[in-house]
Amino acid sequence: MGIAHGWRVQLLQRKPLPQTLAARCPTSCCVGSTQTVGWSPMSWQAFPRLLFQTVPATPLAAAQEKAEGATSQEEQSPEAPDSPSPISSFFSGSGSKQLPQAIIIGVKKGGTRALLEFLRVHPDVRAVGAEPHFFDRSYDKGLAWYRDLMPRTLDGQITMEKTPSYFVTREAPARISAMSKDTKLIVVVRDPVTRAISDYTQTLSKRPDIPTFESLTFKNRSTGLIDTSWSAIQIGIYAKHLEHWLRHFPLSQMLFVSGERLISDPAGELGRVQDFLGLKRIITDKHFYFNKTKGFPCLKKAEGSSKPHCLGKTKGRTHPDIDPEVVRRLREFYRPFNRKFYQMTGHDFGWD
Ligand SMILES: Nc1ncnc2c1ncn2[C@@H]1O[C@H](COP(=O)(O)OS(=O)(=O)O)[C@@H](OP(=O)(O)O)[C@H]1O
Repeated sequence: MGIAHGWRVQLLQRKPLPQTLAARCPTSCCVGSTQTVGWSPMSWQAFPRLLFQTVPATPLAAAQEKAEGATSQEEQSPEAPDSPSPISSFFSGSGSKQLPQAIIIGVKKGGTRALLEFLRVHPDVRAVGAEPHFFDRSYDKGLAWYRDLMPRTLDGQITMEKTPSYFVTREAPARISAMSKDTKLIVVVRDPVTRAISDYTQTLSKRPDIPTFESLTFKNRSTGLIDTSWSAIQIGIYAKHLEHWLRHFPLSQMLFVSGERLISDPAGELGRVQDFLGLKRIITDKHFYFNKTKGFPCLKKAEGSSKPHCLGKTKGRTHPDIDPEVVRRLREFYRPFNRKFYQMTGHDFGWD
């Protein structure tokens, strides 16, 4: 821990002065500038126990939730440090703690850690490392508690956090809007089928004895009925979750980042994110290299360091092979929801 503290002190002292924030980006920098046009392809009642339940709906779902520790929580890893220590806060001296002006609200396993770690390279971004889970689990602790988790910022710096479970938390949109209706929201989305397998892979790594992905996917395998109460499946119904956010925020205040492009073209996606946040485009392709061993883009220099940095071993896991017929059935299941999501956001993510 002593080393970590020393590192952070050095980091804070080396932080350059903030850049002047560019003017707020125009709507066109966000994916999809068109508002939702009336959509009612099916009643959501058609999906019993589909969303936002807090009680596991099936023994299998319960098994997974139990394995995940009630609700999923990102494993702590070197790239997810805790909020600044009292020592670093003492040395950081200047600046003050602000409520976040921008939040990465989802989606779980979408690539949220990669996005936050890449953004932290920007001198005008300060972010809390660990997931605060304020708007889903700790709301009763109050905004003063939440603000105290944040790092200190100087004028012109943006405070950020990421908690991917907010995207599927029914109360989160109203709560974030009550904090500030100007909050900018970033959602990293990924092919829902791959996302579900990634989610399952994480649970499997903690509980190797859980049932197979194939058996968890179906309520009844012979009829092919998908178990939409399984969180790994329901999180991927992005259109449904987005509906709730659009009741509280205009689409222009949301940015949808492609989890796939964050891997294939991290600088391109970071360009869009910097525009959206009104930041000067400082993070460019010069900041990244492709690490063949990791199989992912990594930072040439992490924040406050001169060394190359890849995300930890819990990011970029090898997924188990899934029965292609089950994958096909899942693709079929998600297709209408994906199409609706493309329509709502004005962007085709190319998952179908
Ligand atoms: N650069 C880089 N390095 C490593 N991993 C990367 C990167 N960019 C995106 N990803 C993908 O991020 C996936 C994990 O997503 P999250 O960070 O959102 O997961 S979590 O919800 O916070 O647990 C993770 O999912 P898995 O591959 O299933 O492990 C990765 O595919």
